[in-house]
Amino acid sequence: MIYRAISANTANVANRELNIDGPLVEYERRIAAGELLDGDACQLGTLWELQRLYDELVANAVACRLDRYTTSEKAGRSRWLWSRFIPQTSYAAMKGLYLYGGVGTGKTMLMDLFFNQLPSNWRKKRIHFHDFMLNVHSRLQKHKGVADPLEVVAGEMADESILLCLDEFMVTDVADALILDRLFRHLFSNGTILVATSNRAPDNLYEGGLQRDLFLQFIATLKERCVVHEIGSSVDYRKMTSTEQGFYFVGKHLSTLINQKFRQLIGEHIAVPQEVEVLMGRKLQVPLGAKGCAYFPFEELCDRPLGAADYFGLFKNFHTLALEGVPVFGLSNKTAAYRFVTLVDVMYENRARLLCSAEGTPIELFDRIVTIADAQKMAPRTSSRSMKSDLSDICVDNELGFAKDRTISRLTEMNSREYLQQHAEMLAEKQAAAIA
Ligand SMILES: Nc1ncnc2c1ncn2[C@@H]1O[C@H](COP(=O)(O)OP(=O)(O)OP(=O)(O)O)[C@@H](O)[C@H]1O
Repeated sequence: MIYRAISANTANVANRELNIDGPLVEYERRIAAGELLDGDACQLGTLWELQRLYDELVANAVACRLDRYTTSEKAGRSRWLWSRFIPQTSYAAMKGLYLYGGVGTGKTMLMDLFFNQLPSNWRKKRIHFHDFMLNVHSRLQKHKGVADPLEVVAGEMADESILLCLDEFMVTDVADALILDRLFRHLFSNGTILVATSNRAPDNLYEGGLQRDLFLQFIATLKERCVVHEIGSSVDYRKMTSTEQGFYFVGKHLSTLINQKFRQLIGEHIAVPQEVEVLMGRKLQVPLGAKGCAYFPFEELCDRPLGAADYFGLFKNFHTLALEGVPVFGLSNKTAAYRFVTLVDVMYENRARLLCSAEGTPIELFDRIVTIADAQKMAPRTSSRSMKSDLSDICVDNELGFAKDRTISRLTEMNSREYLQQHAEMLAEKQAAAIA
């Protein structure tokens, strides 16, 4: 495999010696061990970008302060203050990597493989984008009243990690859109090296969003500070690895069935209403919970003003969600669709288990959510009277229209034997850590 990769990248090889460590070799090892399928050429092309960055980071670890803390940081002095006395010119040289492309093509898997190959004692962090933004807002709250809180927040974050790996970069919120440019300018000037995965090319981020003109500077900054690489594959590895397991039930009025399945999961335990703490002291009411399993009717979790913070809080306390009555989405319940997409992202990130009843298969749930381009293709058909009634609830929304592919792909994987095995392993690891 590596030889295949080498021949496809002879120019790279001619320019540098092949590092025997790093993501390429680990990828090869996992294929040989049967842990991964022999990936397509697009995965290899992406691996080469990650290997290039890996080599560069290893060679420049000291200059970038990746492998150690400065004396000021060890002593707990403010890096913001200290940075005024340390020349920072070397930081600007190293570019990060922005990987984008279709769902299930392996972006997260490859980024994680890269991240895990770097020494564990380095100043590195891997975090989901939702979690990252929640963290930023929570820190901003803490520094309210300071002249430039974003500068302080960026300084704190850069103290903790120089290499920042962000999974699922997406911007749907105007509040996030308006602070990203200043936040990342401060982070980059503090030496942060960004690696990100996304379904969207930089130029398509926050497309159609409110006050998007103010966001354009961030896109320029991102392109300046990251090599932008499209994975370019159309292989959805989730479809290749999934064997269905029976945690997703299609139909209306399935509350008795979901209730029964929930009771089976909690065994002899008694489910009672619970309250969990989420970010910034907020509380979330769980209608029924026991043995790490929570039970929610869809409306109570996705048709109320809840968001990523509440969902992260929920899955800190519960590993399984029984969700009853996921509807087909359209214009009339577009906000609930956005929340459901976020819920699935947070669950997937936490390897949580989903038992649910829904009005349709994952694809059917999102049939009426379309991008502007999809809508234009459909337009001529709407002249037919019979089609008009079918399309009355069509929701044209670019952000949701792209995000739905990820959600469909993830819902399918979350009902697979492989995913449920990972869920069980995650639980076993947590239990072992709690005992130790
Ligand atoms: N070469 C491979 N062999 C086996 N499984 C793979 C391979 N590449 C990816 N996968 C698996 O396919 C699933 C999807 O991969 P991953 O989450 O990395 O895709 P993604 O591009 O980040 O998707 P999304 O855009 O939806 O977040 C994961 O379970 C991953 O482990």
